[in-house]
Amino acid sequence: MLLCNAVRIGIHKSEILGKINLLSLNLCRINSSLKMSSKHQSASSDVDPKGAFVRKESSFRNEVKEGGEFPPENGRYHLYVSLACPWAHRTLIARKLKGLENAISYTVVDFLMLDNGWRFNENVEHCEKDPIFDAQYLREVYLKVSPGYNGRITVPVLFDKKLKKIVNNESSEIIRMFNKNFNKLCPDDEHRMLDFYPEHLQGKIQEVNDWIYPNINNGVYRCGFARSQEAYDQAVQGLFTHLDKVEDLLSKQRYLAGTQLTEADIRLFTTLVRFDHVYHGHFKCNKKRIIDYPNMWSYMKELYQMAAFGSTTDMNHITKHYQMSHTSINPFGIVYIGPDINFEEPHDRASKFPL
Ligand SMILES: N[C@@H](CCC(=O)N[C@@H](CS)C(=O)NCC(=O)O)C(=O)O
Repeated sequence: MLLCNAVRIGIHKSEILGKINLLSLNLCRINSSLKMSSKHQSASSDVDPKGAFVRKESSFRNEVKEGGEFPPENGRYHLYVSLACPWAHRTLIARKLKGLENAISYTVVDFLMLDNGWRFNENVEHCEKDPIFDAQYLREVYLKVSPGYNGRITVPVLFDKKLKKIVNNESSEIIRMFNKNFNKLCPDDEHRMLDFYPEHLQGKIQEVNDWIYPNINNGVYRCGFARSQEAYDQAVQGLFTHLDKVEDLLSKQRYLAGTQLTEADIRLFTTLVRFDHVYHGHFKCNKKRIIDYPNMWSYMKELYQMAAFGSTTDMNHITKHYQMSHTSINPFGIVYIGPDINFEEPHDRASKFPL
């Protein structure tokens, strides 16, 4: 009937059939991407009734400390990380800043994270087989040490090779442990003395962490994973209000807590360095880029140019992970070209705020 009418009004039959085919192909794609997205969403997060992304709490919260179940020992602990993940990135920065490269080993998982979660894949640059269980997926490591575990399978993981247990999978706690609890394993006094959570700045650090985490670190995810306009609007407004606040702070002082580099800077850096390449487009955080904020941009370059920050940043893993793994956001997995941004350009922080 439809075809007859179309022929009567002069549309060719093959043209109609072509359009029907295209329509059904697109319906298939939408359907499969919805299926994938619901799987992905259930693995990584929760969405509240208003469509807002809610990050679940990390499950393993033990501490490496003298006299405890997990005492600091050379070569005993291992990190499972993704170079793409901003939370895992924090731990690699802290490990390097404290000179713990020989004391704590690590394995990088594949940047591509699909239905079965993080995967070991020695064919991807910087990635290796799982050295402990020869597992195929990180999920197997979690289940080996905690049979029946049904929480999130996330990186970073701090693993005890001696007891074959997961010590901790919360980055904010792992970096605090690396800061102080491994001091006896630091290569020299210079590294031992470095303190990124010094007592006299703890109040200040906590104060900035308390608004940077929900609005910026997790804020970009709240924008990208929002399932309603209202949830997105709320997240994106909070994000840019607080980026403005960081810009203002950094126009008056060199680092977030004042004149000294602290864990607050490590925590913010891993979000900032991903922003213009990924969050700006992929997570719809596109009101401004970091390079549009003169102080934040210069601050980011200063940090990037420190070996612990720059050498642990892998833009290839970062861009490919987000754009190829989040099938709900980017169903065809096309990795976009990205901006031409040079983190190695000179910065003005030392001349503006001499120490
Ligand atoms: N609060 C945790 C968050 C860790 C986290 O969410 N990691 C992400 C990667 S960026 C992950 O592994 N997601 C996998 C999933 O949820 O399935 C931390 O700071 O360590």
